[in-house]
This record gives sequence, C-alpha cells and structure tokens, in this order.
Amino acid sequence: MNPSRNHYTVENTNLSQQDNWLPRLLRGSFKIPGLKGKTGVLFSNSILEKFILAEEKHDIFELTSGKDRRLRTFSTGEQKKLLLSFLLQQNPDFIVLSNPYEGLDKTSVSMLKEQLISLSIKIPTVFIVNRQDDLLSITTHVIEFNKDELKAMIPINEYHSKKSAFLFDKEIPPAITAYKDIPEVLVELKGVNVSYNDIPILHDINWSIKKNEFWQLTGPNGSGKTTLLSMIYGNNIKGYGQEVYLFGKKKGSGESVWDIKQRIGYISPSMLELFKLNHTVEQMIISGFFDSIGLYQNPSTLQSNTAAKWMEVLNLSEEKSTPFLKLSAATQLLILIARAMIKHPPLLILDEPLINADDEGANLIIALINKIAKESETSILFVSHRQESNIQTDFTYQLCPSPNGSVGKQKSHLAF
Ligand SMILES: Nc1ncnc2c1ncn2[C@@H]1O[C@H](COP(=O)(O)OP(=O)(O)OP(=O)(O)O)[C@@H](O)[C@H]1O
Repeated sequence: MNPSRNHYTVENTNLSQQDNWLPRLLRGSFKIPGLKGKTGVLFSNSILEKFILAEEKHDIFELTSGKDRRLRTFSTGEQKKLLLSFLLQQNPDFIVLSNPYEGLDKTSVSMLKEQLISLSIKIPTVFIVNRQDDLLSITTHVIEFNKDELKAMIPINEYHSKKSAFLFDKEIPPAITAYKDIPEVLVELKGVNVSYNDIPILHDINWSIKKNEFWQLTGPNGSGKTTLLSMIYGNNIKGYGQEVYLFGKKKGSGESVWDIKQRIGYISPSMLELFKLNHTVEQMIISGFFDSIGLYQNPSTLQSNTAAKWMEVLNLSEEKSTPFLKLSAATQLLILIARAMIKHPPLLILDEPLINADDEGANLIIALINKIAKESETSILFVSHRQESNIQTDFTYQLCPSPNGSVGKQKSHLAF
C-alpha cells in the first residue's frame, strides 16, 4: 500500500445532514489531503436506486447493459458489484462509499472488503459508515462534518467512538381494540417452490408462524428472503396456486389486500420514502389507527392518549410536535414501529429494519423490538441478512442455498 495515501471514514450520526456536505466533498471542495481539487464518485444505496429507477422509467440500462434482466431483480450483492465496476470504469480520482456493506451478508461483506482494500492501493477512499463494526482497517483519519463545514479530521489512533445507553423503561400501551377470528396459525407455507426463468430460488418451503412467536428470517444475499416475504405480504404472482395460507385462508382465494394489510404491520426502511408530508411525530403515530400514510381524520381521545403513551415509551414526548422528517433515520424507524404497533396487529413484519441505522440507533430499534415481543401478543417476523447478537428471537428460519433452490432450516432458541 502507498504509505502516504490517506483513507477516510466519516463519522455519520445523522444521515439527513449528508446533503449539506456530500456534494462538496465529491467536488473536492474541502481541504482534505488527497481529495482537494479532485473529483470523486459515490457508491451508495441511493445511487443504486437511481439506476433502478432510470431503468424502470426511462429504459436506460447502464449497469445491466449486456444482461437480460433488470437491475431490480438482482440480489443486493449482485447489484452492488455491478455498481462498483461501473463507477470504477469512470476512472475517478477517489471514491466515496456510503454504507457499502448495508444489505450484504457476511461472505459478500468479506468479498467487498477485499475488493476495497485492493482498490485503496490505487485511489483514496472515503467511507461513510453508521456501524463501528464496519470501520475498515485501511482508515487513516476519521472526519466529522457540521452542516456543510469540515469540523474535524482525527487520526485514527486518536479516535474514540461514542456510544449511548438509553433504555426503554415504560411498558408499551395495551391494545384498545381487539382483532376477531385470528387463528392459532397466522402464516403457513406448504411445499412452496419458486423459480425465475427456470432457475430454482426456493425449494420445498414448509414453514408456519403461530400466534405470539418471534422469528428471524435469515440467509445470504440472493437466497430468496425477499421472494419468500413477497409470498406472505406482497403480491408476488408466484404465490398464487401454491399452498400459502394467511390467517387460515389460502392466498389468492378472495381476501383483499386491505384485509391482509389490516392484520399485518409491515416496516422497511424503504417505506420512509412514502412519508414526505410535513407531519408531526404525534400525527405519524396516530395515523397508525387509520392505516393511512397521512392523518386525515380526527382521532378520539382514547386514540390520542394511546399515542401519547407510545411517545413516552420512545422518550419522544417532548418531540410530539417536531416534524417527523427532521428526525434521524433510526428515530423515524422507531416511530414507524410504534405507528404499526398502535393497533397491536396479529403479525408485525420488520424487513431489514437496521439498514441505515448507526450503532446507537440499531441498539434502540433492537431494544424496542425485543420489548414488543415480551409485552404484546403480536407475532414478529424480523428479516435480516446480518446476525444481530442482541435480538432475542424464539426461532430462526434460515434459507440455505442449494442447486435446487434454497431450502429452509428451522432452529428454536427457546430454553425448555
Ligand atoms: N423477477 C425476477 N426475475 C429473475 N430473477 C429474480 C427475480 N427476482 C429475484 N430474482 C433472483 O432470485 C434470487 C433471490 O432474490 P431475493 O431478492 O429474494 O434474495 P434475498 O435473499 O432477498 O437477497 P438480498 O439479501 O440480497 O436482498 C436472486 O438471485 C435474484 O437475482
């Protein structure tokens, strides 16, 4: 490695402020050795999303030229590989990598890390990471920004990370209405197979989620987690005609999307894109009673009081009137969880909820999920490619790739 080359990591505690400094960083505007006056490229999930949209809306196929499939249908690992090689073809002076490992499993992370270490011999790198575990050994300096100013540049051997220890100590408020006719088995898949273009993805999936169970669905990139989830919650046509049962009814047998959405709380960080209106924290939480993206109805006193109790649980009572969009990604996610849980749905699905969260945010989100599992009757399905050590699930459903498609392995963590 060139010993005089610097590699940077940006301490990133508030994603929403990135827009202030990131464009200037890429144009080489800051006095940072090796980057000043140079032009960088950005490797990030939002750039990937732009390429996906350019394909979908304008038929522009920059990353997938020569491939016979759209970018959206590639797994996260495959998409990131395509993006990195496209960016490097532009011969940038340096590369900024915003949470490059998010969404990747262990093997893909090690592969990407190796690739980035060899890349760092050629050009300077700037990592923006949320989780301390993702700090790369090549980092020479940690940089901090304040709005659009460069606040500090700290040599890595003098850097100490900050951690917080907020604990939720209030009990979650009880349900104020009850769901009727919820069977013991909420979700059941019997012998489900899925293939795309004759390539088997899921093989003979037999799995059920019962009342009050806490599951983690895991598996490496491309093993079929999203596909499996779309059998349960989404509208994947591959689910029809197969033995997929939701709340005792075969999927596709006449239940409306509304029926399903009423009974399943669903959260994924990409949902944050939906909430662009200027709603307050309180309005966001109350809107969970109406399953609406905004709040268009007057809540009852009981509903308002319940929302107030949820804000106490989240330690957000003082932020009651703060615009939701002003908060950090992790706090927004906590609010979305409260919004989904305010009705205590029979099933709560959390699809990669920790993507975009920093260490502190991830700890809070996990603590809230564990709390909900303990203090409510809601069954939880937590989907994650990353093994989170603090999540206290009862069972794991692991997708293990095989030549015939991924097979499912179940593991119980309950102590009998
Ligand atoms: N519509 C589609 N057409 C063709 N192939 C597809 C389609 N959708 C998914 N695939 C392929 O199916 C496999 C499983 O994809 P899926 O997104 O379900 O995996 P995953 O476990 O969720 O991955 P990740 O952790 O990377 O998000 C991948 O190889 C993907 O390329």
